[in-house]
Amino acid sequence: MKPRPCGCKGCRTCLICEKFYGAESLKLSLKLDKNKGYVYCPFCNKAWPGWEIDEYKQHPNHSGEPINYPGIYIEPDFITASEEEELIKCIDQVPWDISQSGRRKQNYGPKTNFKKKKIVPGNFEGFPEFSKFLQDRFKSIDLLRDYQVIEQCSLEYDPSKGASIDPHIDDCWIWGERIVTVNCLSDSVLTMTVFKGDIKKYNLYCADEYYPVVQPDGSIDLEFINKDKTMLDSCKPNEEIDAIIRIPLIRRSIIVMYGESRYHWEHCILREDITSRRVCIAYREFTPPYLTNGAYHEIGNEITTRAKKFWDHKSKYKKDDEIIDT
Ligand SMILES: O=C(O)CCC(=O)C(=O)O
Ligand SMILES: [Fe+2]
Repeated sequence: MKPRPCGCKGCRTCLICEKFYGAESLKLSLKLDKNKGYVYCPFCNKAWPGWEIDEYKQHPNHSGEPINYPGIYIEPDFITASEEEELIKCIDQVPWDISQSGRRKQNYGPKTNFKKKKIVPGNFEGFPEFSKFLQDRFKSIDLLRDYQVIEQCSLEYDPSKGASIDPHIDDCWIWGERIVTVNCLSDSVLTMTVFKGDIKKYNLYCADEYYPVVQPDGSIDLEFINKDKTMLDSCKPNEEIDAIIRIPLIRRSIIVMYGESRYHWEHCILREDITSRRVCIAYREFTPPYLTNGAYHEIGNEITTRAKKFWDHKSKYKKDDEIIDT
């Protein structure tokens, strides 16, 4: 199916194109068995049987037999209500780009081609100043030691568009182990399903060519002293699991996905889990080959230098506003 004016391509759909183009039949309706559900509790870091996300609020009075689910870090009150309000005000002063599955986005980062594994700086000149406090605050989280943001992307999910994100793993050729997200405006759920597909998909095989950043004890090794097992191998699920893990994306919280959850599970956001407008800011770092001493450190360094810059969105988007206003 051709790209549609709503922004959807291929098998991706939103409420708009489903109504207008009758694309509903194309939608691989995500048939998930809710009986396989486990709700991740950010307070005890265990996943408890259930589907409804509010179940984590029962902590410490959970019921059933919990399972461990490695590779998730959640800090509930990462930003305050007033910081959130100011942040969203500024984000909405920047034009949104239409994206897929009913989402809109604002992307800051180098130009990447995951298929050809090509990266160029393009017009990337860093990030809006109003979002700098978030990156500065990463320094308060041990798991984010030496985290250099390379890509920052604001994503908007609007329930009236039936917004969602299909199951996927973030690219493993260019994006590093720690995927960071700051959640704003409403609570939602990240639904995790185990990935048993081809390692060519998502460039997962690349993660068999570098080493883990996050160590078993949670410490950070960016000198890659531990070459015991490759990234992909070091975090394989050890049992035959048949579970769907539901992770709370709490308003104003920060979540870090790494290790097993990052490399061996697909993540998605179901349409039914977007109940009011949600905006998140997603962050990505480079894979080891693009860091100091890596095989591609030259292009890596050039892009990293640009990623240390911040600019004023008001002067950058002034012209657009003036045109609209006159
Ligand atoms: O909205 C989210 O929290 C997830 C977004 C995501 O998975 C992505 O941008 O790759
Ligand atoms: Fe993702």
